[in-house]
Amino acid sequence: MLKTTFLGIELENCLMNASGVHCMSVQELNELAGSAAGAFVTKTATRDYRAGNPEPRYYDTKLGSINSMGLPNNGFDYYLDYVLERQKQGAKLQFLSVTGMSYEENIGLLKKIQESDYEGVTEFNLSCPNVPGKPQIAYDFDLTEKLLAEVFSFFTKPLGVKLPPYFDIAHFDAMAEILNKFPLTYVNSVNSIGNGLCIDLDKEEVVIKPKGGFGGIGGEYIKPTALANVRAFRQRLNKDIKIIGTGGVTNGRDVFEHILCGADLVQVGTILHQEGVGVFERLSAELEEVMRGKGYSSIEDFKGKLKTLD
Ligand SMILES: O=C(O)c1[nH]c(=O)[nH]c(=O)c1I
Repeated sequence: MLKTTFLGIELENCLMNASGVHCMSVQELNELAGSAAGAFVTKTATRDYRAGNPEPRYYDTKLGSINSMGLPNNGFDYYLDYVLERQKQGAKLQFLSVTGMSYEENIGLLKKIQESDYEGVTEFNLSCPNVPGKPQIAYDFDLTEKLLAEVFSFFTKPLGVKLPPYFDIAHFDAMAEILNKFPLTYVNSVNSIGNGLCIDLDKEEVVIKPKGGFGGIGGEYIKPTALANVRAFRQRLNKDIKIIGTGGVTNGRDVFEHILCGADLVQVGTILHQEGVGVFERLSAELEEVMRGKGYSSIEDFKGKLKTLD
């Protein structure tokens, strides 16, 4: 009932982790690969190993989470080796997330992927909010267009972009106009809502150390924003650009809502961090229950069919 296809590859379901959650190490990645998740994506990799920001840098709250990890990762080669090894063992669909610490590093990383034997999907993260001094690429429209134009002058493998949330219709319009110029496989909306602030009232202090306590917000807080971004891009993007919906999912009904807005796949971050990989069984069962209650037998029956009050 939940079976779906992505790039012509059949998946058990449309669920997967959000990059950054439960995907830093080979062990975590193997746990994802062995879970009920339909697919998985690796932690965003930079060229070199990064320790990331000082701890505490992640904190769970009643309605979600705040993080300022600072792009900690084992370096690009660690993740490329992992997906190449699994590809040799027959893995059909894999997502490798990357971002560079500079324009040149971005180009260099994608050139390495293009020249490698990797046949899977690349998720180009344009929206990390937590590297001090590094503004999010996808909030700079000209830079985004320049970068994608150069990337697609040589990159011929499947590529998706991970976007930050936008909050203005004019920004949806401007970003969609840029994205529609390129042969993207998908757009993943949204990354955490950047630079929020959570407070421990008893101590009268912030809850994470980096950036004076400022960090990306995830969880229930961001579902309305995530749904709006999925819907806005689905309405604006060429139909051959798929949409991955990320943000605010805690149960099967939330997954249903993302699909109703047009998501082809749905990623979970905060709830996966809080519940572990068993969350994929729970979300699958809950999504099936919602679908059965509505008489749907496939996600294609309702994907993108959110009605307006006309
Ligand atoms: O701080 C991080 O590592 C991080 N944290 C996020 O919330 N989103 C991102 O894309 C990244 I690269």
